Amino acid sequence: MNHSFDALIVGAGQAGPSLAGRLTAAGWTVGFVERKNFGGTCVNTGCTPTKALIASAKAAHTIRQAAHYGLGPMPEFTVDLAQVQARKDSIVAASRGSLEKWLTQMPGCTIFRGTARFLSATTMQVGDDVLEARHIFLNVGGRPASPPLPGIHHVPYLTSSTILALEELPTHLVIVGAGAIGLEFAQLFRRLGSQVTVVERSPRLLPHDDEDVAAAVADILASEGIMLRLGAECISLGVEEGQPVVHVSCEQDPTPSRGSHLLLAMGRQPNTDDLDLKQAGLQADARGYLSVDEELRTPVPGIWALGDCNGRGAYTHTAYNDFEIVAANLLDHGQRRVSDRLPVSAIYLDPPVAKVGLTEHEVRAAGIPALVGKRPMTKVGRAVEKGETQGFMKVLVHAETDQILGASIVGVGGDEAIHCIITAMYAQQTAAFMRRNVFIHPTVAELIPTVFGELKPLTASET
Ligand SMILES: Cc1cc2nc3c(=O)[nH]c(=O)nc-3n(C[C@H](O)[C@H](O)[C@H](O)COP(=O)(O)OP(=O)(O)OC[C@H]3O[C@@H](n4cnc5c(N)ncnc54)[C@H](O)[C@@H]3O)c2cc1C
Ligand SMILES: NC(=O)c1ccc[n+]([C@@H]2O[C@H](COP(=O)([O-])OP(=O)(O)OC[C@H]3O[C@@H](n4cnc5c(N)ncnc54)[C@H](O)[C@@H]3O)[C@@H](O)[C@H]2O)c1
Repeated sequence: MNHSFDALIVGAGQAGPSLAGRLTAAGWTVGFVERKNFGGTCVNTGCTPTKALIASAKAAHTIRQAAHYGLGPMPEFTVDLAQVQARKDSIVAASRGSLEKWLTQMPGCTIFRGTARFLSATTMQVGDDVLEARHIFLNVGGRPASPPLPGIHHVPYLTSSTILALEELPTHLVIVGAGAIGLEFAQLFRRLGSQVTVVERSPRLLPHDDEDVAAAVADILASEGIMLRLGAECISLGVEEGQPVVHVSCEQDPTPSRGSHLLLAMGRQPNTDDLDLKQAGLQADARGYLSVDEELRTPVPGIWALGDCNGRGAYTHTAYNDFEIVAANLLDHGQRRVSDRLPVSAIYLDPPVAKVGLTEHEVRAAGIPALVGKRPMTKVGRAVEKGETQGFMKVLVHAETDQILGASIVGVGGDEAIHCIITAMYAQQTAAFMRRNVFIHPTVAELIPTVFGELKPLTASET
């Protein structure tokens, strides 16, 4: 059957649904295509389920710390992974359900369930339906990458999606990849009671963060008994006695890592390969991303790409901001651009790892004259009172203009506290401005003005 709309939106991830809301409110008719779960990755297999599991893991960890808080011997408790997963599933279902209800009841929006493929630059096929529109918005997201590791096709392995259905705790979880996904799962399964080994090709974990951040995180994870095998070259996979094995054959210590379960957490790939892009005159880059301009337009007029599939961000907040940019420019005569946004992120370890703007490594590489302020969490009163003193805060400031260049916080409450620096950076403020702020006592954030008062020139090597 043929249908015609003002706009087609493909993918109910973090940009598509809100865009449908704005377009229909402005009187546009919208055809909306989703092939799987409303809410996409973040709601179903990403942020929401992992942060729900991390909350259970934190509770288990806190119980084990009872004596540290003067609470006598550790209470007996067991971890029932099926119950932990059920709690997570109910949180996910509520979020997905309310989004689905909103979209399916949205006046002016017609839902199609299935995979959309281009027939031309203005038409897409979904099952037996042909949908036509002058505006097409792709919000197709991504999925776990399956890198061509030797042996991958002969070994049962988990991904960040399939691990969310485990009902029995792995006795020993081996994780390949020490990025955000690998490390969040490493700590949460360790805290739930699994042995955990992380195998990473790069000589350190979190390659996008500074050396001192990676070192602090390595210490935190090692202190909880997580085994880290860094600089692991020549990774290949196998099965011995029915259990997965990760071989690191070029290592000085080539002992394989054996476990009961294997999680591959080695990045994600965009869902652009089954869109029949060439029918629309589009082509993805070598890694599958759709190139876009500052307003998220692809090179083909009338087609936009939002969220993870454009390679301009890999977070929920970047996907949502893509929606805001497109909606503002189309409907509000806005002039918003992708490059207006600051790079911000948090990895939900405990303590979290939050960052904004440039890292120290990037400041040095760019040759920017800079000052650095750094304070260990052992000197942050709130952290001491909570008994959570791992990590540090670090800020970077332009030595000549006093403008804030960036900040990293590895520490309790860091994912929230960093927002005062994010806001100051959006306001293009200076270190002098930050020093005049009076924050609430006792908070982690209250020490941020102090750190901006302890600036020193960058020394020859990283702090
Ligand atoms: C384990 C994990 C934890 C994460 N934690 C965080 C976090 O804490 N904070 C954070 O900011 N980010 C986090 N992320 C990243 C975040 O989930 C993504 O950046 C975000 O979901 C991207 O949203 P999106 O809108 O681009 O696409 P998605 O949310 O991936 O949505 C794309 C949708 O398009 C649909 N689709 C694809 N192709 C087609 C087609 N041809 N036809 C019809 N439908 C199609 C898919 O079914 C999907 O529903 C995490 C990711 C993972 C995997
Ligand atoms: N808290 C958050 O915001 C959050 C949490 C989870 C995921 N995410 C998003 O999901 C995306 C994907 O996360 P990820 O952790 O899978 O990817 P990543 O790119 O962050 O990390 C992948 C890791 O795997 C390693 N690796 C890659 N190929 C390898 C190989 N062949 N052999 C050995 N090691 C290899 C890399 O060195 C890297 O350390 C991230 O970009 C992030 O944006 C965000």
